[in-house]
Amino acid sequence: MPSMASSVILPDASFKSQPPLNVHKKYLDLSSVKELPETHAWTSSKLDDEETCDAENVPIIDLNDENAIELIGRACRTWGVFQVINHNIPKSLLDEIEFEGKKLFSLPMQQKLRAARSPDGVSGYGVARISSFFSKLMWSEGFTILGSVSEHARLLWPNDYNKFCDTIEEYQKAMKRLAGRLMWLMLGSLGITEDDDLKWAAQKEPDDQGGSAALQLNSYPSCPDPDRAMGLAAHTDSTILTILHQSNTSGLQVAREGRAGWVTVPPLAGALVVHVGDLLHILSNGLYPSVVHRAVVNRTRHRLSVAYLYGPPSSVKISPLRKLVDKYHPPLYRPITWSEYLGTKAKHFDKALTSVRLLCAPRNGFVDTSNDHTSSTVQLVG
Ligand SMILES: C=C1C[C@]23C[C@@]1(O)CC[C@H]2[C@@]12CCC[C@@](C)(C(=O)O1)[C@H]2[C@@H]3C(=O)O
Ligand SMILES: O=C(O)CCC(=O)C(=O)O
Ligand SMILES: [Fe+2]
Repeated sequence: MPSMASSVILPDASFKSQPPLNVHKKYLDLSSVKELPETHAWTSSKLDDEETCDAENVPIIDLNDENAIELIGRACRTWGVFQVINHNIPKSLLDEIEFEGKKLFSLPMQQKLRAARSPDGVSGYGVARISSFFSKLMWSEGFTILGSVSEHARLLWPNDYNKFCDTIEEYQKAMKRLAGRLMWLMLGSLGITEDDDLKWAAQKEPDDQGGSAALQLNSYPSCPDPDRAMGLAAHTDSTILTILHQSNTSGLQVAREGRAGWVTVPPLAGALVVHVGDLLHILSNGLYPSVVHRAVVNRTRHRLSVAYLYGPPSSVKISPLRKLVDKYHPPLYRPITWSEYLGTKAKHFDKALTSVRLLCAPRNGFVDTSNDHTSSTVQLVG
């Protein structure tokens, strides 16, 4: 039987300002479990619904390549994800954040729970927020940082939190710069320039980028039965873009737009993974799919990932960019702020994009929804 000695019952934390969907969740010390508990055993249909297929690789793009914009455009249209190299984030900073992440997750459970996410909060330690949509628990733990990190770090290490905070802050600053740069490359590949309708994003100074962001540290302990466990269930990110650093153990898998199967994104030393998020899908009027992805786990190796979830200032309305809309390409989504969208995601999860979708009616009464990852059908408009 699995050891349940260190499990603790705590209220679930959902997305901010949403009522908690599951009131109680088990916080199990996964690293001490010798056999997969039923609470974490996913049915095989959930895991193997499609065979994994690694025949094609997620594009790797050198940011110093003179064709970077075109390559990024192609990757965004066909995959919604790519890896970047020569991004100027020092390897030492990636190593440091990994070291600090491992230090955090290796703390005793009781200590981590001091910094548990509050029921209506975003920041802090906890199970995957999307857990409430699934009947089984995921084989992972997370730590979310929104804004200042010291409040929660102080709870973890009352006398010694400076090094952790300094590393997080340096990482946030470097990621903010890179996210702004990547966003403009991705928009540039759609023909959008700083003169177009994105005032909040106009890059005054590289360090003075208008967006906001959350940092998510994910830990996936080694698992006694990885084929029946799920690290992080399939989802899209509710962002403009996400920059993901994964440790040297594979686990990230992506679904390629319009194809069956999961493709593993191999960890490549020093490379960072970039996801198109739901808000970029909306801005691009459906041209760029937000990538559906998940994390699987490993029998012998612990895995860590660090996601920088980048979006607009929370109150800015996001809608399809004017330049991409005309009488043949009506806007597919209604305007929505990031905070409204997070609320929608918390309620509708994988149907969130569809729930924001406008059913514009061209003359024949049909709307092609094939760009929407949540639907591959043609809807008849009333
Ligand atoms: C800004 C955010 C995006 C996120 C929810 C959050 O408020 C903070 C954590 C983010 C994260 C990270 C893991 C996967 C995800 C789906 C989740 O449950 O929490 C994302 C959320 C998201 O992108 O919707
Ligand atoms: O761990 C991973 O590779 C995926 C993490 C992720 O999808 C997320 O934090 O949003
Ligand atoms: Fe994600």
